[in-house]
Amino acid sequence: MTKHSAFAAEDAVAPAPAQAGRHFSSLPPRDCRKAALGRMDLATSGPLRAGSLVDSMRASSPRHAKPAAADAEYLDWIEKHPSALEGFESVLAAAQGKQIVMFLDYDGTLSPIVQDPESAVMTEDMRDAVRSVAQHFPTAIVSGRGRDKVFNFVKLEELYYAGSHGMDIWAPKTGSNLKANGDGILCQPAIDFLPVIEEVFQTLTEKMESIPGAMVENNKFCLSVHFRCVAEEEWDGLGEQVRAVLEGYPDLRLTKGRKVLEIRPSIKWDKGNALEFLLEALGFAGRGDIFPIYIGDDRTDEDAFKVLRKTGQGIGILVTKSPKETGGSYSLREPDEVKEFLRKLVKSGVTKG
Ligand SMILES: O=P(O)(O)OC[C@H]1O[C@H](O[C@H]2O[C@H](CO)[C@@H](O)[C@H](O)[C@H]2O)[C@H](O)[C@@H](O)[C@@H]1O
Repeated sequence: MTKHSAFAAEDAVAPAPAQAGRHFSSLPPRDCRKAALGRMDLATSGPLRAGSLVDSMRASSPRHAKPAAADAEYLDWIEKHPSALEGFESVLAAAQGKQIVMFLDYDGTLSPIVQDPESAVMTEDMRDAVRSVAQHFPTAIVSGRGRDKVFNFVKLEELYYAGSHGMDIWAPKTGSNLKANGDGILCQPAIDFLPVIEEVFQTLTEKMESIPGAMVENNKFCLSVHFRCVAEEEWDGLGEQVRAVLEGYPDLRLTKGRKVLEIRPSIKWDKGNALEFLLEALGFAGRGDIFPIYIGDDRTDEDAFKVLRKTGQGIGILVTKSPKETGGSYSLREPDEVKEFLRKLVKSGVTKG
């Protein structure tokens, strides 16, 4: 087993160049809207409660490496969430004779975390690895980013894309026989929220101008308020401003990611629903010979891990350098390890027997 003498800072960033944009248009929503009206389950990416916002922002943003003494904690954790590379043979054994379906988060999974969200490009090597995986198994990108933006980073037409935390699902034009509309859209359960999201984007952008380093990202069906580049003494004020704006919008909820506050519609739809939706759309629902693999690094990916646990299908793999509470059953330390895992999977020749 690899020895990790100290936990690296989870939110250390790497520099990266910027990318240009590309756009898809949206059409009327489909059946997933009905499903999204169900009761919200707040266990994982649920809303932040009053008073807890700044604590929550700090907790999700550890800046310092833990001391070497924390190794015991790590060893205990890694025993429960083994490396998917070191435990590769067990993964293969579990997948044997089953149809693998691959789900990949983007930021922190396929690209390293960087200061500027616009610069979070993935390497050509990683693109090759994802391309190869998609030649063998149905593969979807599931991201908090707007779908057009994440597509523009990944640039692979043959994948399924679920942007806006799964609220915008798209099928490839070739290699898929799914019934999408003319633009490839399969599901947009939050389409009614578009005007309100746009309105809140404008308001928050204005408000955040007074906070150096703050940035609001429009992810179409949801928004991200980034505080990675904001001085910590300003976090309280930033959180309060965001909360004050949201008081006027009871149909929106606030969740958090890695140095980011996420604003999204209060509908029962998350990355877990997107995973279930795609499995069903692909005709895999209820089948015992399906092996979904979901790889992600963020709290929002826990919703997908939870679905896999609940259905007893496949595995969730958490990308992290430090122990975290997770529903994932395996772990990988960083995007480079994700790439290695994808390559190994392709090389292993595992296919449905
Ligand atoms: O679901 P994901 O694909 O993981 O997207 C989640 C959020 O990722 C991005 O923010 C994160 O990555 C940035 C670039 O490395 C980093 O600067 C930021 O601090 C992280 O939170 C993205 O910008 C957000 O819109 C996504 O919601």
